[in-house]
Amino acid sequence: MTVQIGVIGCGMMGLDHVRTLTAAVSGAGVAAVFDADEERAARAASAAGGARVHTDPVELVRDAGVDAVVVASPDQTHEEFAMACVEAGKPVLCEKPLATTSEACWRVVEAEMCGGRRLVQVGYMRRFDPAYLEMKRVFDSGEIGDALMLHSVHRNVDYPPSLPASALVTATGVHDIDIARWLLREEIVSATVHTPRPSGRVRPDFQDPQFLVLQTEGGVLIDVEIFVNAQYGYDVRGELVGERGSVSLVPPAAVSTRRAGMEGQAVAPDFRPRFQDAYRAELQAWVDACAVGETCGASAWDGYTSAAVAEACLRSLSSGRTAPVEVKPRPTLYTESAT
Ligand SMILES: NC(=O)C1=CN([C@@H]2O[C@H](COP(=O)(O)OP(=O)(O)OC[C@H]3O[C@@H](n4cnc5c(N)ncnc54)[C@H](O)[C@@H]3O)[C@@H](O)[C@H]2O)C=CC1
Ligand SMILES: O=C1[C@@H](O)[C@H](O)[C@@H](O)[C@H](O)[C@H]1O
Repeated sequence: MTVQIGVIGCGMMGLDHVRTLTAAVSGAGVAAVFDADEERAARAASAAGGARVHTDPVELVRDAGVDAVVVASPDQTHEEFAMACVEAGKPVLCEKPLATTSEACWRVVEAEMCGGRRLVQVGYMRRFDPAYLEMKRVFDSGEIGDALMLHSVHRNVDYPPSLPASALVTATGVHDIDIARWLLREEIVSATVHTPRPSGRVRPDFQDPQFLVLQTEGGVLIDVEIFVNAQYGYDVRGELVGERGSVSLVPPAAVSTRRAGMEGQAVAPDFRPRFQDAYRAELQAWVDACAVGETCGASAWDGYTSAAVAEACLRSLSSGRTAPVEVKPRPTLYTESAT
């Protein structure tokens, strides 16, 4: 069976997903696209080898020839499109974050509960990254003992000026929050945000870098450096420290070059090359799950919980104090979190 996919939002990520689905994912076809910008929609339709171009996103969701939907439009549109998919009973791979507030994420959770089945996967692709999967395998094997600390570094070259200051946490740090919950299988209960002197490149209301200190229910401490104007490259690092050892991500470059008295490895310019294997694996796993009526990856509950942790970070940033994470009890629909 070929899963026929509709893609809403055909900018950088949407087009990347269309290309990956078309060229590198088996059992999938991109049947329809929509973008608020007609030229982008047309470019994506052509990259898919001739997909239908819709002029209304809800029409795309209801298209009888669309089995499942990828949402890669701006963050503030995710709730509306994810809800439309749930209401239509169609699986949706919604780019992170699930919505811009935990309240909005909860509405998606409620809609799924109302329908009695999980249809939403959130695009937390690190869960499919070979390096993070290996880190999890080592930790789960017990080799390094119980977790004590998790160090995370998340640096971007620069940041779209259109994004609000809160996006450092809600759009960037959420990846580190999600991967910490997934690796440790523990919930985060409090957040404290520290801020060094801001980078000279940022506007006055924009605190960059930020340093998050998160504590889990079991007492593990997680530190996350978010620095989105690091200029030199896209750099994601991680080290999980256990009682008997530690496991770290290593730079993913295939080669090291020696030249002019120096030795070094290239640093990716952005997330697409760094996580290309993860995006492909995420899309393949989602298509395979759609084909058999299942879900995988980060659920709507995971989307809600990571948004709640991000909000605790924002409260700490404005109060200067530790903020508790406020979450509702986990509904039974989500007692078994997938992959
Ligand atoms: N998982 C990951 O690593 C990444 C995820 N993202 C997420 O993917 C989403 C898209 O980000 P980018 O591709 O970087 O942004 P982008 O700005 O390049 O693309 C967004 C596209 O959505 C279109 N659009 C705007 N309003 C729309 C609407 N109401 N309905 C349909 N289309 C609309 C725009 O015309 C544009 O083509 C965001 O939610 C972002 O947080 C982005 C980068 C990496
Ligand atoms: O999701 C992503 C972007 O939206 C975000 O802006 C980047 O900071 C992340 O590294 C990337 O994975």
